[in-house]
Parts: sequence; structure tokens; C-alpha cells
Amino acid sequence: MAGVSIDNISKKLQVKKIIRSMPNIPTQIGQGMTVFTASQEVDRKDLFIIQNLINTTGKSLFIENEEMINSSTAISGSGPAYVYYFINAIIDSAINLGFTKSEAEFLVQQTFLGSTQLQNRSNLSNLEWIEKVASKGGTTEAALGIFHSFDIKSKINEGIIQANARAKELGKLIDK
Ligand SMILES: O=C(O)[C@@H]1CCC=N1
Repeated sequence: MAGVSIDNISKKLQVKKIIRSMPNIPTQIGQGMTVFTASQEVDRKDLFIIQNLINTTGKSLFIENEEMINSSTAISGSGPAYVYYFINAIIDSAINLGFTKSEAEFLVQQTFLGSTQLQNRSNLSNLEWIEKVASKGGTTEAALGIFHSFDIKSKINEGIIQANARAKELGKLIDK
């Protein structure tokens, strides 16, 4: 559950060795991203065992500062929903342009899959890949120009700040 602190878990369960983690939904297929932290009483050997266990569900990142669990909730925890939101918006646009629903889903799902795999396998940054796709005066530049003019990037940032604030708020409500 988002926001529940180690301190609260420790008090409620009366145990000292605690791992607090924020997984995400692709753990279901072994492609998850889990961020975790531990109470002082958890030693290196325990951590090693726990990390190996978590890694059976995807990738993991250990963090010392428990506060970063709230931040990771806003990024990797909620993140799949942001991705699905963007995919869905592009599918709707494809339908608006005349594709059938199944054609639109096919085009967009494969575009996301191919793009993220290409980026993963390269040393280029996202911005460098954008430059490669967007030729001067071309179609991609036309779309990106509209995204910039509405400052979509800062709107995304605002949403993520709100998710982080909500994780902190939930923690305070539960800790009461
Ligand atoms: O939305 C939520 O509260 C939970 C936390 C991360 C993903 N879902």
C-alpha cells in the first residue's frame, strides 16, 4: 500500500526487520521495477537474499532514504498507468485519422514496443532519438511543436508532483 512507513509497519506488527518496497504492475510478467528500502536491523546478508527474491519479478533498486519510496511510487509505481494513458491517447488519435480500433491498437502497441526496445539497446539518449526521428520541417517536428506550445512536459511534471504529494499524504493518514 502506498505511503505506509517502516515505523508504522514496525509498530503495528511488532517486528524490527522490515523491508518496504514499491513494486509496479509488470512484476506480473517478470518485467517489474521495484524500489525497496530496509529498517536498520536488516543486515547485508538479508538484503542480498531479499534483492534476489525481488529480482525474480523484474529489476530492483535499493535506496537508503525511505522518503524516496514515495518518489518511486510517483514514478515507477504509478508509471505504467502514465504509459497506458499516452498509448491510449495515440490510439484515439489513430482512430480519428481513419484507422479501425484494431488497426490503431496494432500500430500504436508495436510503435511503443519497438521504440522502447530500440532505445534500450542503444547508447543514445531519448532526446538524441527524438532528433533522429524529427527531420527539419517534417511531420514529427509539427507534432512536437504543438506538444511544446501546450507545455505538455511541465503538465506531466505537475501530475507527478501531485502523485508524490498524495503518497506522502496517504502515509500521514495511515500513520495516525
Ligand atoms: O495508485 C496507487 O495508489 C498505487 C501506488 C502505485 C500504483 N498504484
